[in-house]
Amino acid sequence: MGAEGAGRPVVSAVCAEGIVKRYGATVALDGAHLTVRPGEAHALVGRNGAGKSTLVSVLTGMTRPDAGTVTFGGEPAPGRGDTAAWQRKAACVHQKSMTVPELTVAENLYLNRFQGGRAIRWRALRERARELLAEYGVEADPAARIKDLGVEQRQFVEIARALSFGARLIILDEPTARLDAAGIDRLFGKLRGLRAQGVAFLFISHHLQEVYELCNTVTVFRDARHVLTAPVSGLAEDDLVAAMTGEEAGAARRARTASDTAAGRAGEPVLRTEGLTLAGEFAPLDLTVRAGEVVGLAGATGSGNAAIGEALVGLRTPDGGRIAVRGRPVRTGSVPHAIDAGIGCVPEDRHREGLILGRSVAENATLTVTDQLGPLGTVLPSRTREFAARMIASLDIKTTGPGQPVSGLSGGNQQKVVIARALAREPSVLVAIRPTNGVDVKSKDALLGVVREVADRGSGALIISDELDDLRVCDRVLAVFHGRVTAEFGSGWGDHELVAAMEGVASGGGGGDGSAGGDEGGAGGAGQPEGAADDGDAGQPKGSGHAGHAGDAGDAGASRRLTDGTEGTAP
Ligand SMILES: Nc1ncnc2c1ncn2[C@@H]1O[C@H](COP(=O)(O)OP(=O)(O)OP(=O)(O)O)[C@@H](O)[C@H]1O
Repeated sequence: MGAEGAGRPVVSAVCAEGIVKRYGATVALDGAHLTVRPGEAHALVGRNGAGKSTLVSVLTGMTRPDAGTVTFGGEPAPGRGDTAAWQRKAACVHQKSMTVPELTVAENLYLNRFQGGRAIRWRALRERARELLAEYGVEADPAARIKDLGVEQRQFVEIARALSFGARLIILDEPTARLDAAGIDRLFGKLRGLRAQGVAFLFISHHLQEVYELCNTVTVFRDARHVLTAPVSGLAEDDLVAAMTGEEAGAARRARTASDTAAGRAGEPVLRTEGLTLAGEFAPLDLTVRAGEVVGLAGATGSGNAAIGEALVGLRTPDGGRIAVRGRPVRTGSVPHAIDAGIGCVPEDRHREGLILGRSVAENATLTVTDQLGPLGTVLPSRTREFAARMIASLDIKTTGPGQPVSGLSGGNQQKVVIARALAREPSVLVAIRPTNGVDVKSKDALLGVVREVADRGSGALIISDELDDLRVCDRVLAVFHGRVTAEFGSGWGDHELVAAMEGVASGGGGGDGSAGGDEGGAGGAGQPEGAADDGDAGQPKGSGHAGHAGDAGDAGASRRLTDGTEGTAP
């Protein structure tokens, strides 16, 4: 269907109108509409559960709407189940790879395109793959296995694959979540180049700063409905957030900072590590988190901060050192022991380590406290529901109720269930690895507020993240670079100095008095851990994030420049 341009109809890359989709009692899309024009970078934003992913699955032919129409370039969408035809129209690059990790780049590019009955000529296939990658300016070895590629290259391969089918609409679902600042720059650069060739992008992100950086148009969905489409330039961020939340501009976000809190009233140590180390990931670490304190471990991809968190919660087994909670030693390398010792665990990968998708919200939220839900090892459903209802309210989880299977929740709401579960046991210390990943702007504040409350009630919290907004809630932030704590900041740090420390270009310490914990450090100059290469590849923990997000655009821009100019410069 054509959208009206100046005097003559402009054919859209995609036009969805009157889309309705129900899941039982849940209305995921309620008459929603969206038009993306050729060459446009169009952002789709909205709170968790607003209907964004549902629209994506409608636009890619994965879900059939109950009502409404979709057209591509004015032509009706392909029929149900005609996968090949849908592939020629639109493709979605998800956070989770849709490629086959064990196969090579060339095999993935030509997956499902082999002619039946004919032997595959591998050399010719690799050659065709090489040409295809070159056509789209993607630098990847056709013979490399996908599992050996970084996130960035893998995304480029997926984009090249989609374009080679003929698709001229690429949907990117949180594409920057696992990229560092330099990777984001390269991705955005590539997208700009493709836009100039008429490729349209639909960009889904909870990072509004990226929307401003990359997109020219933004559409907001709220509660399954379209509420706004506007040019990005000239739309104030407050107004954009107001459209997402339905609240007045300026009312929706109240940035939480450590100064709101009981900073400076830190009490006894609740978590202590001595010489904790994992070869190739992080050097021996002495860390103290005290009661009432929220400590941040800031670091970019491959810095080792996520690996430290995973060692603390038992997901990885350190090579040496000790962990103690409230003075009592914790057996390392075991999640159950960590939980029993009082460590609340919010892992990074909620699907692999967090949730049982087929079980209800209530069951998932109470997995760690079943012993408290009834007498003599029994679990009283009423108590489980009651507990879950409290969590649903305090974390603002959008669900039909405690009995809803977690598989039916949107991504951001699933993340909140993981956090609910970690809090259920009232841990002595909460260790949260990138806790706001995929969570919308308003829920982020609520969620970080809950973390703050945990500390204010006398526990401790460790937030492991590269998101500046996550770190603002901390009383102290330790910057991790190449597996070592290289700088410490008290509350009141500037975005630029923290980003610089995460990027390894400043020894930092600005604003940090070091008094609250006092004894952190990279083990007296233990140096770079074995295997931590300068290019950050070796020993890189599986997916961490990107430095420099969520600050103001100026600072984030600064972080990118720093990345470009200072590769591997250890302080
Ligand atoms: N398979 C399903 N079964 C039941 N309900 C579903 C299903 N898929 C989505 N929903 C519901 O539809 C609504 C919209 O979900 P959707 O995943 O589209 O939201 P979203 O905007 O992508 O959220 P997020 O930002 O958290 O990813 C939510 O209330 C969700 O619980």
